[in-house]
Amino acid sequence: MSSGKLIRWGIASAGKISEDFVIALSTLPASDHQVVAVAARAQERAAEFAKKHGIPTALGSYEELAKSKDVDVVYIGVLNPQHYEVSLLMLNHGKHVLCEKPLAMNKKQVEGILAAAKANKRFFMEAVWSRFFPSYQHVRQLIDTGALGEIKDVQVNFGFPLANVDRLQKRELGGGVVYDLGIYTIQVSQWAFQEPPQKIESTGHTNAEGIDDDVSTTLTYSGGRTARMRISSREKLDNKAIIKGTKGQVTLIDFWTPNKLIDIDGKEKEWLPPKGKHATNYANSEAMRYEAEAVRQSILAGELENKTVSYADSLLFAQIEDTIRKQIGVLNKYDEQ
Ligand SMILES: NC(=O)C1=CN([C@@H]2O[C@H](COP(=O)(O)OP(=O)(O)OC[C@H]3O[C@@H](n4cnc5c(N)ncnc54)[C@H](OP(=O)(O)O)[C@@H]3O)[C@@H](O)[C@H]2O)C=CC1
Ligand SMILES: O=C1OC[C@@H](O)[C@@H](O)[C@@H]1O
Repeated sequence: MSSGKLIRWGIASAGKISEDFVIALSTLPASDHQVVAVAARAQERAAEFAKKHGIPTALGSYEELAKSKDVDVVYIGVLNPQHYEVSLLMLNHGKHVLCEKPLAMNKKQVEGILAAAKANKRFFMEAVWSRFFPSYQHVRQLIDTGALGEIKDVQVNFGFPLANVDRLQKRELGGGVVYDLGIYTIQVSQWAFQEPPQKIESTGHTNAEGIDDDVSTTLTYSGGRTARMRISSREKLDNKAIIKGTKGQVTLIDFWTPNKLIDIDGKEKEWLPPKGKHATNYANSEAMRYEAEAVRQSILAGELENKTVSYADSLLFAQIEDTIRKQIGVLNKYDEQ
């Protein structure tokens, strides 16, 4: 660590979400967060990215980033099938890690990553950024104080027309709507119920390559309480999460990136993150600043995990994803290893 409160980020991959994460960091105090290096599979791509964002070091491999003495924590924005190996690479070189969702291709890989984090005594978190929004913290409070009563039902839909996005549609790129969007609907249900589901029932459709592109799932919790979710890369859905309790309900608008909610009193409540210097590739990515700051706080406190997205959370997300994929018949080579 270079100073009392500064954390120095390294960025693994020069892709879209990596760029958005750097833009989000630029909205935080430079005395707290600095991006010191970016690495890509090709040096030129890293150099171009570094030039645009004023990053001092551009590296032509993730290995060089892992070995860098200047980096405290690595943000991993590679494609899904590479999350496992790049996480291990960084942890085994003593780096703290924030890795994009979905954490890995199955629960077994998640277990391997978390074992490496523990063995190396390094902070590790799956980048489930939604949970760090002020709106999610507000919902947490409504649930924990009993203001919503007993949570009975979650209804959540998440869909966009993403048929042309290769990383969602192609098996070798880790495609599948369960991996890409399902993680969000699962995590919001778990945010509400705070216990593992007792039953999981899914039906789904696949693309021509046999990759899931439209899936409906019901998670049943104790006492017959349910979360009903639909995810789709075929069409736009309402993208809301409605959490209903015995005393009231709350609706997260654009629930994966919710600046806004409809509160228990029926009124809208809004929190807006500041804009960065550049436009982002994905909607509202500046709000990744909330998770970035949470990572800093955890690292400064010497924590290996953050309670908002804990190791146990990531294991359960992966287990639910695995079950849904199995139920709709979308398994892959990682499931056989
Ligand atoms: N939190 C959020 O809101 C979002 C999260 N994501 C997650 O981020 C990750 C990356 O998504 P996104 O940035 O959109 O992806 P990109 O298509 O921008 O690719 C990201 C990086 O992956 C590497 N890559 C690209 N193609 C290949 C390939 N064929 N084989 C191996 N590596 C390849 C490249 O790394 P290099 O630069 O080193 O060449 C590329 O820059 C995914 O896991 C996704 O789930 C994505 C969007 C939003
Ligand atoms: O995490 C994500 O957020 C919303 C969608 O754009 C999706 O494809 C992406 O991976």
